[in-house]
Amino acid sequence: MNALPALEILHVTKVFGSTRAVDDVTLSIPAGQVLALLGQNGAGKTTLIDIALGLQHPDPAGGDADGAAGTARLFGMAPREAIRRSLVGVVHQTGALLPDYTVGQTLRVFRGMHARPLPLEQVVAQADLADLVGRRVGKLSGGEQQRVRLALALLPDPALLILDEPTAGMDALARRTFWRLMRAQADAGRTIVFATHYLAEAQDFAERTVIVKDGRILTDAPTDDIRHLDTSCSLRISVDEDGPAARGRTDLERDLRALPGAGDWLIEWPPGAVTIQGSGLDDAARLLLSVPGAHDLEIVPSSLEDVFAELTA
Ligand SMILES: Nc1ncnc2c1ncn2[C@@H]1O[C@H](COP(=O)(O)OP(=O)(O)OP(=O)(O)O)[C@@H](O)[C@H]1O
Repeated sequence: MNALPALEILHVTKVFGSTRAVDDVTLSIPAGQVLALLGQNGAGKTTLIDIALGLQHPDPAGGDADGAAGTARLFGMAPREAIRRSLVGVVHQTGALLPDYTVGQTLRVFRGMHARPLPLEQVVAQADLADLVGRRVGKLSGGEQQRVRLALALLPDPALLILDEPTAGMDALARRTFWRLMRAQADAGRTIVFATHYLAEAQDFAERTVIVKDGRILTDAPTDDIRHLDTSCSLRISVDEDGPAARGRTDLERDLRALPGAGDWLIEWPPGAVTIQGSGLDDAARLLLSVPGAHDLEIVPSSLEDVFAELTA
């Protein structure tokens, strides 16, 4: 079974009125991978997840009723079949919990719906709910309720966990707790696919990040490659308009261009300054500071937010 992708989406499109929520997306996720679907609100993450789960159906190709619709497969099966076989656990952002039930009652009710559920104590431990078993679900914090949803998703002992913005609305501590629990699930070998609009969550947790915008995949790369972009900086140094740095601009630019890595830099000369964008700018900073008439050096690292904004601009 492991040779088959845990999740495979082929040429899936979903249009709502004039909105192309998902636009010809193809994505294959091998078993055991931890993947973040990263995108801003409305990017199409939930629609994509709903299609992967068989909760929505892809449109026929070209909007033509006879055109072949794209397909979604989980472990090579139709989504509903994979769910029926307890291969998939899902954590939605919000949704059906029974507020008057205690955590223990909730888990017992849902446990009864699965053919071969995990022991109750095991999911209680995996979702860190031991202190909350007797508490009414409606009285729990948002972060605690998400841990109940996680426990419910773990009950069938699924090979694949799909989470749609699982930490939305949680404070930093609750978020940290949640991802600590998820780390254990990843280490146990489960395939994990989660939607998020927090870059840090993708960065900290996912080995692969798929950035979605306007229903399309903008980037699909190992998270380390996306993180690598983060090492780029922007450097700005003021130069006196009539000073030697400005007058010797041609020589200075030639010297800058001769530095290692300069081939990838964007060097500009706005009035009264030199700016450089790129990575490995230490040598450039040293060179510029040695030029008479150049002063007030600023180096601003681009954050992942900047990288994301750049990629989705
Ligand atoms: N049932 C629907 N009817 C009409 N439009 C819809 C429907 N579902 C989604 N959309 C639209 O499709 C687009 C993608 O929505 P989707 O919920 O998939 O995005 P998302 O990335 O999950 O966003 P969020 O982070 O806000 O949950 C949005 O423009 C949304 O308004």
